[in-house]
Amino acid sequence: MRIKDIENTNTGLTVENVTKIYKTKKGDILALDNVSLHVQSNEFLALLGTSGCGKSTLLRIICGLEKTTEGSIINQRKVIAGPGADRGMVFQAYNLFPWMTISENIQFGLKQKNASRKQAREIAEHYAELVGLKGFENQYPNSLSGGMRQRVAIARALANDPSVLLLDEPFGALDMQTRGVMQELLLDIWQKSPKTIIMVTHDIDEAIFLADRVAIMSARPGRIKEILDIKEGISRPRNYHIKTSQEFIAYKERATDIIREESMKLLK
Ligand SMILES: Nc1ncnc2c1ncn2[C@@H]1O[C@H](COP(=O)(O)OP(=O)(O)OP(=O)(O)O)[C@@H](O)[C@H]1O
Repeated sequence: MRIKDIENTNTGLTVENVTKIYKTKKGDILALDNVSLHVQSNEFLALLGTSGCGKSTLLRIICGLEKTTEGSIINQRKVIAGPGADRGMVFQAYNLFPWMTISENIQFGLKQKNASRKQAREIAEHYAELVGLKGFENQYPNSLSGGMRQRVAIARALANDPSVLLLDEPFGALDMQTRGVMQELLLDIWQKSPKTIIMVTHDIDEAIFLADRVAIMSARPGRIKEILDIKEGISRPRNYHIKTSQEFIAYKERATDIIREESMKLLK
């Protein structure tokens, strides 16, 4: 499909023939090789792949933090040219401002959008409550646990009301139990406040548990190797019990096989 057709006919987000070459002193690195992908409005897509396959590069390109060498990103019928309020990103490192309170952190993007003080405070209160941090608004990040900090980062991204939420290993620094709780919280937030979500993770269980579809990338140079349609086999709402269901295990086997096959290529 041509970009013009996508702009005219599709909502959601389209990655159109994206290639990324990093120019380094040691030569060119082909990070992404002609990646195409369409994510529907309010769909939850997880990106899995071996280390270095280009997952973060793709996410950063979608966010507008990185330019494509070839190809385009189209969000809601507009070709993106750089970062924008239509896309919010959450990184593994919380990236909170330590000198600002939780409420001020959540309000950060809103002030840049010229929201009034009152509006910004009310929006921050709403999102603090949504992520379970009501009552913590006046505390500072260093008084919070890792899970709580990441909830602030999610609230800050959501407060701008982006159509697309980009999550780069958001729970990667958390312990297993906190991670499980955060996964359920994220599903709850997404159900209450639907958004297109694209989430990079190394965790196969996390990807299958959360996503409608899981896109698995090949070893570098990154291409889309296979897309697993999880919502076909696992209905919503989901709770952690599904992680031991036969359907879940079948998806996990398939994803593990593909990733193992790709990881073996790195050894050759
Ligand atoms: N700024 C950069 N300059 C040069 N090379 C880069 C740059 N960023 C990434 N790369 C290279 O591009 C390739 C893809 O990197 P990327 O971080 O996107 O992979 P990834 O799948 O997110 O990896 P991981 O799972 O380990 O985080 C890697 O070979 C990496 O070394």
